[in-house]
Amino acid sequence: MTDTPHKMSARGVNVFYGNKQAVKDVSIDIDMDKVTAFIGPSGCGKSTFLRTLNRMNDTISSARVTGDITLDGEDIYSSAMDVVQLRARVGMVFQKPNPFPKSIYENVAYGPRIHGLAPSRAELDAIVERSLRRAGLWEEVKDRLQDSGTALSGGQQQRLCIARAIAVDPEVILMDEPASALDPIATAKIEELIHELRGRYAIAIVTHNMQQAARVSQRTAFFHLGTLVEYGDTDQIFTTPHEERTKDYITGRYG
Ligand SMILES: Nc1ncnc2c1ncn2[C@@H]1O[C@H](COP(=O)(O)OP(=O)(O)OP(=O)(O)O)[C@@H](O)[C@H]1O
Repeated sequence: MTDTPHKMSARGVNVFYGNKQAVKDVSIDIDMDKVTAFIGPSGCGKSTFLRTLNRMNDTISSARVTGDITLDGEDIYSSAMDVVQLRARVGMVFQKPNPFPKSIYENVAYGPRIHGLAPSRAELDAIVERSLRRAGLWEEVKDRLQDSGTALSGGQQQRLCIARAIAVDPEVILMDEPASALDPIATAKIEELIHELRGRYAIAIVTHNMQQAARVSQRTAFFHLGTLVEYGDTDQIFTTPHEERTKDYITGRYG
């Protein structure tokens, strides 16, 4: 491990839905310039844990989070934390592409406008173009920015959602199975994009697909029954896992 401070750190995090505990005592660090993959069988708490990192669980009334999570050393659950700002700094892309029913341009421009990032129309145009370029979508949409975002293909919609997250200048991007609703070609594009985005952001991705975790991530966290069983360099997790349960999962013994 290096001395570089972690972008995000979770310590002893528990999540409950009512009386049921979905995440148990999870501690993990999320670093810049790295993709961290969360893998594990269905229902093991990957998505629930991912959502603690930008307080998305606040929107679920039965959900309760305990433990500590910091962003640049700052407690994200403190009452002083502005949740709207937090979700701009820690953006999120969901399994099902969910563009607003507005134009392609507006999908990307909305966030920078409400966060006051673009004082002039020219600056807003520049943010929209830059975000769409970074999301690998500009060439496909530059002549139809006023078309509806929902008229794009599924893969294009997902890249539009990534452009929307990028537009507000996040530091961390959370992705919850971002390619699982897409065909193999659209999936390959998203994986390439994750690879390109890695240099600018800390990225955490939930995936069901172990080959995808191996392809896109540098760190892998294996969850089972709400606990973090093992966390380490992706190569190590996939070649020489320390824990029997990790080995059983990656060799397909259960899942
Ligand atoms: N909104 C909710 N209310 C109540 N229980 C929930 C809610 N969301 C998830 N759970 C429960 O919490 C546990 C963990 O679910 P979670 O979706 O985090 O797992 P996961 O590993 O992401 O699963 P999958 O890979 O199937 O998406 C499961 O038992 C699930 O039923």
